[in-house]
Amino acid sequence: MSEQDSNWKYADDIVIESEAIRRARSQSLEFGLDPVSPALGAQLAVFAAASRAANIIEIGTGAGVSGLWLLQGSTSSVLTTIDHEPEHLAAAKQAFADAGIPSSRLRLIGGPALDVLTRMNENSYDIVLVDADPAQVIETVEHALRLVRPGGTVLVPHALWQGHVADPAKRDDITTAFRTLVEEIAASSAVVSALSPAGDGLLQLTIRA
Ligand SMILES: C[S@@+](CC[C@H](N)C(=O)[O-])C[C@H]1O[C@@H](n2cnc3c(N)ncnc32)[C@H](O)[C@@H]1O
Repeated sequence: MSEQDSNWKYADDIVIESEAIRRARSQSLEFGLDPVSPALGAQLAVFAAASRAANIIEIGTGAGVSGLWLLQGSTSSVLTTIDHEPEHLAAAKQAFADAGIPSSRLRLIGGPALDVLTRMNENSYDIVLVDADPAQVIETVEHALRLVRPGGTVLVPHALWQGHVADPAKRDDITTAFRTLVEEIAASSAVVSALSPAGDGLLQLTIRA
């Protein structure tokens, strides 16, 4: 194992996930989803805690792993979460109930992200997590930039897309979309941004207030 791989394994291994998150993670894997890694989940919780996030929107609920980490980070936050698969939303709903999250802290919305997002209020969210259809990542981040408040943060897991983004020989549509996004954000003066190699990559951008 390379030094980098052993660092990432260690960073994942030291995270202690709650029983509810562990159950949601195994349900995600049964669905064939790719939930945020433990280290990346812990990082989401830090973002939520550090910003004292009150309103969070998550695009791509899955079985609830990332949502649980965000809710754990900021215990006064309300999570709006969107997914087009009723089975995933039902599993996440169960995971939130298992974790004892009151329904007043949750808004679960079913439907295609790009349709649902057009109905959401702009400048309203402290954190927007983009983790739905990778083929639509650019359009989804455009919506996220509209929804997040000045000073708020947009987070994009899987931004290195299985290591393909860093490999110039990989030019498939999804890799190209992530690469374009990462490079445009790095060059933008409207945001403060960073690309962390945590998990499968976490693109972080805060809108200048
Ligand atoms: C990678 S999984 C999300 C994992 C989750 N964020 C976590 O870490 O636990 C992606 C999710 O996005 C949903 N999804 C994919 N395309 C979508 C779309 N166009 N609209 C809404 N949801 C979508 C899938 O059903 C799936 O549950």
